[in-house]
Amino acid sequence: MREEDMETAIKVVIVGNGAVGKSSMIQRYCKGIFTKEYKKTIGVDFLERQLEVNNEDVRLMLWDTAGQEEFDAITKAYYRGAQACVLAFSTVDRDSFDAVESWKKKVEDEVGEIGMVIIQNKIDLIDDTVVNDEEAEDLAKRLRLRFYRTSVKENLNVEEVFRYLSEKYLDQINCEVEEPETKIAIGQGLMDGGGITNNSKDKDSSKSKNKKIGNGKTSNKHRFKLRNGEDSTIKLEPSKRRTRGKKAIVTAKCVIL
Ligand SMILES: Nc1nc2c(ncn2[C@@H]2O[C@H](COP(=O)(O)OP(=O)(O)OP(=O)(O)O)[C@@H](O)[C@H]2O)c(=O)[nH]1
Repeated sequence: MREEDMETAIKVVIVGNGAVGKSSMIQRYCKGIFTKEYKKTIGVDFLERQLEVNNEDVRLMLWDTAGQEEFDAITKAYYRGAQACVLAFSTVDRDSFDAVESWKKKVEDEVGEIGMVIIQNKIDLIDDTVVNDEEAEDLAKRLRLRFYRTSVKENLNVEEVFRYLSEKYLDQINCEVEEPETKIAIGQGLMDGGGITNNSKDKDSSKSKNKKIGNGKTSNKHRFKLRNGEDSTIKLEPSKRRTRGKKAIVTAKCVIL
């Protein structure tokens, strides 16, 4: 396989209570749209988008899981194979904030430690907030996760969340390539919680394809290796990496333990 054909595929799951804006965030990021109506996610949905990070082509597969507890049994199966995760809560929903840690645990119970971020969505409704800045930042510090305030409605910080997760994942695998036998801790300890880091509007016109998933089957063709695992859930594997003719360069701050 030619090196320029290589590409990194990253499975990202978005979790959090119902109505915090998970589906909206994925729609915004992959299709550039926002809709006001609330349509509860039943089970799981997914969309994908390509982007370039540090000269590498990355394909993000964004899995939108239902926030309602009644779907827990279904959605948990789809966490498997995830390499990154967005933990979402809403500025105007206290329960969703209180549930962040339990969402983290649910994901980690299935996939172990992966790159994660906490997002406080609906920051456009800050005047009606039920979560004060300090407690949100404290949570992020305590969980040692980066924290973004987003507004899917206003298209604020959405791009940044997914770029960060992609960079973090690439750092991780590049470190692993360089030091296969060495235990490595990757920038997990970023405690830069809080603050709207910038308010750039998303403008990438990357390709996206809608994929509706139900009962463990995809309804659409796609280029990733999806195979039925022994436990009859879909397993998603990163397929290949594309580096635009460059060797993977280790730029990460790898800490050798
Ligand atoms: N004001 C405001 N409303 C938002 C924002 N993001 C999403 N919403 C609205 O919040 C509601 C719920 O959004 P969804 O994206 O469906 O929420 P969800 O987390 O996917 O919900 P489940 O599918 O039940 O898990 C919708 O009416 C959206 O239009 C935002 O940033 N600001």
